[in-house]
Amino acid sequence: MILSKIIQHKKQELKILQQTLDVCDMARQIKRLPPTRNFQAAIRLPGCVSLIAEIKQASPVKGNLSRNFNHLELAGSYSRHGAAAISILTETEFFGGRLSYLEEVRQACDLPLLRKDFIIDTLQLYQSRLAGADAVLLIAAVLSDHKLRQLLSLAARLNLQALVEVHTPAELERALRAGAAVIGINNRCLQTFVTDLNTTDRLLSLLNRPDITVVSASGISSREHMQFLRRRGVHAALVGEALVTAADTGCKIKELLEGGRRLTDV
Ligand SMILES: O=P(O)(O)OC[C@@H](O)[C@@H](O)c1c[nH]c2ccccc12
Repeated sequence: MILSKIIQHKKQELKILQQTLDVCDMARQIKRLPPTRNFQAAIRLPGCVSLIAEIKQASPVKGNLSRNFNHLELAGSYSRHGAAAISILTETEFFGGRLSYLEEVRQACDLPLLRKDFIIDTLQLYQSRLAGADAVLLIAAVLSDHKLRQLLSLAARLNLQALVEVHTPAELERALRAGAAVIGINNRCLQTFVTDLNTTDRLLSLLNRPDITVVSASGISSREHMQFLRRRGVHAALVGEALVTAADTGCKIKELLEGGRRLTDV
């Protein structure tokens, strides 16, 4: 199974990090950083589906997604064309990401940045904050209740917001119980990598909480998909592949944002 392979690899990486990083020193450095940007406020705008545009070089199933991938060019194009926030994959082995992509985009761009990785340890939260993240992804499927609560509470102390990703009703319930404020419904099953937009529909019908900010993620690639999400009241769409593989990124963003706006329904 891909997910368990990824987590196994992450645990190995983490062992090395634990030997090389000093949490006390990191905490001291974090105190001197400027405040983070408000990711949740940026993606929750009335009457439209916001776009969280992802910088993603590869996927475990499809391999490299783009031949002339350039994270800084993508970030520039995303912000020029109206993305509300940027998601940056930092996982290297399976997604071709790098932590340095996050650091470099932070220097070049003012939008809120989400670190997309497989976060399973508090050390990665310190690391995320230092690298310039405003928010981090926490995947309910790979975290125990205890771990999820622990990571949520440290994230809050570090002024990082958390996007808690769920794929099943049980994970949704766990995320809510742990106190998640921003829920990401992943349309892709991380065990099989099959994508189905109806996952968002199914889980939304169980989520009767106007206070929660809802993001739909994966497999979103067209105006029609965005219209579907808009009608269901989703706040934001997280899009990777459709943007990094588009012949013209700006055009694709325009199409998606138009679909997410109320006007296009008539
Ligand atoms: O490229 P897509 O189909 O637009 O999907 C983006 C994003 O949702 C996907 O990259 C993702 C969702 N959850 C994750 C967890 C880890 C790594 C990646 C992901």
